[in-house]
Amino acid sequence: MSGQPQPSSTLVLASASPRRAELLRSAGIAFTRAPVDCDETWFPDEPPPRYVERVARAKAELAFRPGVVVLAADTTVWLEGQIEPLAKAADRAEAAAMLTRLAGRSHFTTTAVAVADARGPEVRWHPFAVTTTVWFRPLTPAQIDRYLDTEEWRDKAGAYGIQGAAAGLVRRIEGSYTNVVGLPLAEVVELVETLALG
Ligand SMILES: Cc1cn([C@H]2C[C@H](O)[C@@H](COP(=O)(O)OP(=O)(O)OP(=O)(O)O)O2)c(=O)[nH]c1=O
Repeated sequence: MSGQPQPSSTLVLASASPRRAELLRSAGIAFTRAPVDCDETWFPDEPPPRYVERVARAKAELAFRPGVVVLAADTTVWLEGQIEPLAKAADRAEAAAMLTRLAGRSHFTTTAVAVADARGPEVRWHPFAVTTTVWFRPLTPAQIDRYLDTEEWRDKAGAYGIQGAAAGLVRRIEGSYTNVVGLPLAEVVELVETLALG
């Protein structure tokens, strides 16, 4: 790896998330990975869509270097009329509280994507965000406890992973499924095609 220049068309995924890498791979897109450690602190009064857009851009900036196209994303879960997003739960009690709030109603899952094209003399930014509406079925404390036992709530926005056991908690969704998992694939592939990347 070291000493070998990357081809100018290389897409760099600025993410440690195995889900995002898996989604990109499944679409047949060639990329290298540059995990970034980004401060994801939410600013009070910051609307969730603006919050994820800011964090996605900050992640892209951390992996940024001339000659490549960097892609970063940030996902959050939020409830209509409540400004504070449901980020990753710090512990099981917090995860239980989040799932209690999500049970029996709809919420939004927004992923912001920031793409920085640094192949030319000027950096071109291509930011966008996609929101999916997700409906959870009503859940008793015992059902929430059973889900928490799977440990799949860890490291995921809203304390659930729709791609795993939480599929059984979701009554329906409106919008992109891959967006909930962490990357709105159709929109990303579209942009990658526009930028003439692999
Ligand atoms: C709602 C939901 C979130 N998630 C995941 C997607 C994201 O990886 C994570 C939200 O945290 P993010 O901060 O968006 O991403 P990350 O920390 O996992 O990875 P990185 O910053 O390195 O790119 O939650 C699921 O996997 N399934 C779901 O159903």
